[in-house]
Amino acid sequence: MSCLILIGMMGAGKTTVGKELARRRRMRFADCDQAIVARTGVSIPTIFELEGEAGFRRRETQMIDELTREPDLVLATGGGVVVTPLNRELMRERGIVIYLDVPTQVLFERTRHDRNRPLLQVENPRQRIEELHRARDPLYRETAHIILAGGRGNPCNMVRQIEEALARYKADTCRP
Ligand SMILES: Nc1ncnc2c1ncn2[C@@H]1O[C@H](COP(=O)(O)OP(=O)(O)OP(=O)(O)O)[C@@H](O)[C@H]1O
Ligand SMILES: O=C(O)C1=C[C@@H](O)[C@@H](O)[C@H](O)C1
Ligand SMILES: [Mg+2]
Repeated sequence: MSCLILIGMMGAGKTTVGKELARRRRMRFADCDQAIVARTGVSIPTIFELEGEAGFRRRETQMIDELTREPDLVLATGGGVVVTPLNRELMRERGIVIYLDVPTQVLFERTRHDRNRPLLQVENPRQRIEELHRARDPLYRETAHIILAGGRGNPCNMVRQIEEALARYKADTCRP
């Protein structure tokens, strides 16, 4: 089957839920952020320091392109994947794109103690999350085939909701 691609803000649960989804469906799993770290041998904050956000975005596009060439993959993307138009096009072409739409307050609670997200290392991370969420939400929506309210329920619960949504999506798209 084609790739299942999870998109959404930092802290939406793409990595956590994606791993469990892949395990349940016996598919391969990849995380774009982790693949970039593995390839470069340095952390994401270091890539931002050395190459700026633009450098990171170029690596992200290259990695999305490579990873989605093979089917049977659950792909957890980075939170900013949709800001690059080519990524949006590639993802829609090569997989079923699922947007985990999580309220800002929940995103803030989940990310507040994690230093690994350079865009949130600012004086007011809550406000930054709100700004990014507002700017990106329309892009997540235009890219996604499936949109799920992902704020409630533990990761296993989210996986169940994704599986139900996939079944509905497939039934709808197969109808003559
Ligand atoms: N459904 C959930 N319920 C409760 N906690 C969750 C849920 N999903 C994720 N978390 C927790 O929230 C934090 C962030 O999750 P995760 O790293 O999976 O987000 P992400 O969408 O991959 O973020 P990023 O875009 O920065 O990679 C983790 O500590 C994870 O354990
Ligand atoms: O929201 C973003 O722009 C980012 C999210 C993370 O997953 C990483 O891809 C990186 O920190 C940038
Ligand atoms: Mg992640």
